[in-house]
Amino acid sequence: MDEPGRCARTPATIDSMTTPHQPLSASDLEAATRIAEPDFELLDALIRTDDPDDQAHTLARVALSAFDNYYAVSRRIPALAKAAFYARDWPATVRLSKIRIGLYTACIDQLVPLLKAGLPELANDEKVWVRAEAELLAAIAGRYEADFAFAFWQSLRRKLVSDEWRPVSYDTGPAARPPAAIAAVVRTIAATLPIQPEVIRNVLDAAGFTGPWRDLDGDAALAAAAIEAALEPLSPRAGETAKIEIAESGFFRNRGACLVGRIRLRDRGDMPPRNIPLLVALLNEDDGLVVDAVLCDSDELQFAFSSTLANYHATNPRYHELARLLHELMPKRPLGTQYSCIGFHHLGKVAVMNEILTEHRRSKEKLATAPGFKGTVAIAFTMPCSAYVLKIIRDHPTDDYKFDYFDGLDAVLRKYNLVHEIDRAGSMLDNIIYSNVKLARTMFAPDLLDELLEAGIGTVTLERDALVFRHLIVQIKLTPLPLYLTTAAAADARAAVINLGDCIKNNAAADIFNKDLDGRNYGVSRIRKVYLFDYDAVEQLTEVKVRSTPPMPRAEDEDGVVFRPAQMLEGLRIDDPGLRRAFRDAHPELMQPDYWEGMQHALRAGKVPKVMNYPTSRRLRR
Ligand SMILES: Nc1ncnc2c1ncn2[C@@H]1O[C@H](COP(=O)(O)OP(=O)(O)OP(=O)(O)O)[C@@H](O)[C@H]1O
Repeated sequence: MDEPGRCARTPATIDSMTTPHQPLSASDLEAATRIAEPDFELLDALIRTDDPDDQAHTLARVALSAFDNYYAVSRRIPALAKAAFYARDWPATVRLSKIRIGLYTACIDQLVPLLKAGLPELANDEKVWVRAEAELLAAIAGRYEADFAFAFWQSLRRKLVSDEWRPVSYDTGPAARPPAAIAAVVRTIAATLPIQPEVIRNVLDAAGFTGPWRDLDGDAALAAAAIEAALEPLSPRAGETAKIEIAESGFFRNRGACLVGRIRLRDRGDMPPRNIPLLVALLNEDDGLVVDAVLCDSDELQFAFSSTLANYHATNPRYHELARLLHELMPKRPLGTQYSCIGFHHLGKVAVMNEILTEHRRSKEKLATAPGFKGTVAIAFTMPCSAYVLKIIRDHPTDDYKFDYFDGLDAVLRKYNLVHEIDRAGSMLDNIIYSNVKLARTMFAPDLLDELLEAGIGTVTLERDALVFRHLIVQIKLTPLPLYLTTAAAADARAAVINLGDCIKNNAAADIFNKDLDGRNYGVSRIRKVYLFDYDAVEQLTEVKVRSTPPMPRAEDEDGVVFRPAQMLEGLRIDDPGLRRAFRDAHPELMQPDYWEGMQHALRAGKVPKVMNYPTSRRLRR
């Protein structure tokens, strides 16, 4: 049996990376994350050969070599994020998140123009692609990241035919992997209840967090006490054995790092097996590492791991097992989005599409217009069982559109994309944007099918027995705020309205201002948090003209976006006077120009207000 507090597996740190404590210069960072150039010799050979077999073989090699270049850099980033955490190099951590998110597309964009220029006929040469795909599959067979390489291959092909109505599937196809076994990424540490500070020190040590610490003994004692309190509802008994399962991965983001796992208590005769999730949040302050918080509640973990924040960089490369573990710890959030929150956005995209197709196959439900107000710019649809909402942007808004001028479909898509690429400050839903997606016609309810085909939408066409969408946005499904307010208990409705103000403030901190103040652009999640989900009216806050009311000129006489904070409450269109009052009492500053101008000054000065990603009450020292 394992000795209490000792690792049950061969002791080893999370990864063997050394941790330089010096900040990286911007040029070193760029150099470390630069993708190698495509293999020009191979490209040349591909362009010159006339032999179909040779062409297929070389095409597969060209694509795989580009994927390898991408993958090498993407794997380097978590190690760099870890180094930046130790060096307290916060600009580098923010920069790394941005680099990571653009890397996949950048790598594909490097290759596509070269293929288009050198072999313009390639995109339409079905036979070569079929043969090359077989070559590629043979070359990647047995590799852990085979599904990722295959997804890259499909993205490359999708980009090559992007000017045509030619869908390329978003699935892992023949490179699909067997279900992930979580045990492969988990370290088990045996303990006896109550969990002692020594065990916490072993957990941190085994994870490779070796200090220097500000007060390791103090932190370990406080963390052990927090865990003891969290275990209380499970009726623990002194002397009872427990297992701490910790992912063998550091998770790094912005100024923080964390360890994630769970504590298991065995069947005790009078009690069934029990477990609680565990997240140990660390900061690196100027006087050393600190355990800042311990979270033991699934909803709180979900809040900390929100896909509305920049993603974590996980040092363990086994993304399937990590995503599965996170899903077990946070089951209210669908599996697909767990990939995105550890930086595997494209795989997340593939997983989400698979989930939607599976939901449909299992439930036999049809996609129908999403509950709530009908959009004037978007058409949103979902299945009752689905965790997701699908949206397309109309070519032209409906007659009810609120603004005088519509920037056009491309401008709206750019806004959805912008929100996908920024740190969404914990309060904006992420957007997964697909292109040229084909969905079986039978998936759609007749009314929706008619609307999609008859509303003069140029980006949807019927191709035999399927609809092809030029673009398709997928978001997590929320309860639209107006619906929530009509059905929620009074206390929940009040909490949602107060949370709406927090959401508006977080968005402002991310330089995002939704000029359509209407509360119907927001939704409430399963963990009762409010998020913005409609982005056609978002502007950069720093570009907005904040005015008091009066004086003149009138808003309509000024160019650009003019915002009068005094009109905020009216703009939200919350009917219930009690809820309006709750909003005003909780957030009086939102109705004041000073608040907005102050935020604009801070943003222009490059100061980014801190976003809290766990409740203050979970901090070990408040
Ligand atoms: N993520 C989501 N979760 C739940 N429902 C959603 C989601 N996104 C959209 N909806 C539903 O679809 C409707 C239309 O979506 P959306 O607000 O994006 O469209 P829009 O045309 O941009 O709206 P508007 O006319 O306010 O500009 C919403 O009112 C809401 O009822």
